[in-house]
Amino acid sequence: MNADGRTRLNQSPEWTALAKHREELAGTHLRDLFAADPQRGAGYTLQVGDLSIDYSKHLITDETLLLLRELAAARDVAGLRDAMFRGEKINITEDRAVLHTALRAPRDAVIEVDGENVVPKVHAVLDKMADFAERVRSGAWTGHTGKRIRNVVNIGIGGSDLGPAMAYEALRSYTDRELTVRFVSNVDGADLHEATRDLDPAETLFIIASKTFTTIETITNATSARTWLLAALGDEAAVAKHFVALSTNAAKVAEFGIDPDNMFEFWDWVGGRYSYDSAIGLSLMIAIGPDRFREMLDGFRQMDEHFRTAPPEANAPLLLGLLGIWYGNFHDAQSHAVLPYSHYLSKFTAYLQQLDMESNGKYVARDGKQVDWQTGPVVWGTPGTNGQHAYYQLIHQGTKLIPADFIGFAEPVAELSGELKAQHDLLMANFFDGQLLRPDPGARLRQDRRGGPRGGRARGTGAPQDLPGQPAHDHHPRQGTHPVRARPADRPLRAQGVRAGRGVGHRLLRPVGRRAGQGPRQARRTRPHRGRRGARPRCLDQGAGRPLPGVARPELRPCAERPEPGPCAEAGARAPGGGRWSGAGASSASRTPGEHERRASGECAVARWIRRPGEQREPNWLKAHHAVRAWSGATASG
Ligand SMILES: O=P(O)(O)OC[C@H]1O[C@H](O)[C@H](O)[C@@H](O)[C@@H]1O
Repeated sequence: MNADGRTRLNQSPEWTALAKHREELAGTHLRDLFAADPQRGAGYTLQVGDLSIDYSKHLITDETLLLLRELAAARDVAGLRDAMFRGEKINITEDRAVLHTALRAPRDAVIEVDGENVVPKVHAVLDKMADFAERVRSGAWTGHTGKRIRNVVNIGIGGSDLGPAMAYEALRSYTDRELTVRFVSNVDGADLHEATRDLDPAETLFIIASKTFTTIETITNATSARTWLLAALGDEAAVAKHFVALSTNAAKVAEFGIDPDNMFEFWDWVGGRYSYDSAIGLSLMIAIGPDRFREMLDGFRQMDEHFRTAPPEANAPLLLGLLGIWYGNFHDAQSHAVLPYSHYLSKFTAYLQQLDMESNGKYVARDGKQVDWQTGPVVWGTPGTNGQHAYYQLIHQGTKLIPADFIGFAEPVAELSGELKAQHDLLMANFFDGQLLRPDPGARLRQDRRGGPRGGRARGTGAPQDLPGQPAHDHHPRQGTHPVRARPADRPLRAQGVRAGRGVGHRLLRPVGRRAGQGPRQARRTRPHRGRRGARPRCLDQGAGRPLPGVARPELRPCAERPEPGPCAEAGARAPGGGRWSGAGASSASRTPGEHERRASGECAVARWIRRPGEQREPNWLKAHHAVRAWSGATASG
């Protein structure tokens, strides 16, 4: 019991009910959940703006969700959320408001901190940023020698680096390609060296980003940058044209030698990790232009409004945060994989690491007492499909339960054309496939033991066996988030969704998503093809769920359209992830003849995509078949 008379979180009746429910669910398989609820795929999907969030492949039932919402209600999460939006000082340790949401409030909004409406200040800084960004982009702002600025180097660390660096990368196709924009964070001099070695100091603008302006790495790099500049330009006055600061600390900025007129302000109620839509985003604004930046803020605002107003059962940040509690505390999940299927999101997971782990990395609760529950996971991951060739084996076949977010885009960026654009289908085939539930692995292994594929007539009868090395744990939760159009607001919207989720207590956000290809039909689809004589093999596109608007589906022709019967020619093709019909990405040793039959039956979107006409290759599945047989006790040659 707390001093205020409230029961501690993990002694509350709601927590106890969740623990009991978890015990009751033990042994329930995801496949069972799909089989039991024909509407699961459609029902466990949320649409927020352009985001489609599919959470159907979580280890949850309606009751789980109800109990989690009851926990949130009992702890007054909605009350805290509302207090946050109102500008109350919910950061009790620093006695501060937590008001990053004010950074994207409309001009006419009123949000007060200590009796002062902060919205006019926010827009004054945004306007000042826009004016400066336009002058740099147009060439009106020149360097000390009169040369146009062509290079922008942001020096900052933590929230003063990860956010703008991530967003710059995410929105690269919207940037002014004439500008070189770089981010320096590491106090290792190599970072600054590599960022500046090919730049002309007379054309280079340094943006020193630091909320406190006391961070040792940033101030050290900024000092070295000034030395580099002055060594070339030889005049102290050059600093005014080549250095600007983003900070809350005007005194320290002046002490460093930057003209206070060249400082873009933000406030102590903006947490560093939430700051890239404040002045900290200046490098991004210069890169993409003020209009795009404001469009990005619209995306943030849309998610803010959703979080503030959506009912609990349809509130994505709340839901996903609660799922984090579910896995961390009732499934003992230690980590959480964030797997963007977008090269442009290559820095997204690193950004989320700070957002989530710095937010939830606390061992003392609001009551001042040490917690004896889990507050947050280790967040990790890299973009697909790279991760498939590295660590998906552990996710899909290892012993650890790792909730995973799959993030994908319906369309490639407009800049891509020809073959590069077409590669998006392959990318998305991996994205979708990585989330699939697998057929009964026991059946596949039984098939294998009985001699492998027989022209599509697999024999997987008898009682399921839990054999070691089974291809995938279908009970490992996977989740997909899928913006249906790629435009600047999309990525920040997603980012904001994560932020909001991260804000729900010790709470996570687990998005995943795409409606198409999920639900009961998918559950049926993913069962192994039994090969009844004359039965048409199933294809991924048979009975797929509702397509999302604008989603270009990977090439998935109905089997009837397949010209060639029997084992598929693409079985030995260069499928990423060692084949493994894509997303699961495990090594070829785990690919069984049963899987090959899935390929043969037209379910292998990835292998299909990469097949070249007339290509004859040694079927990798055969090697896999031998490997699996060897592993399962049979002779490799048998
Ligand atoms: O922006 P600065 O004041 O330089 O701080 C940079 C970083 O410093 C610390 O690591 C804080 O924990 C981070 O939240 C912050 O983003």
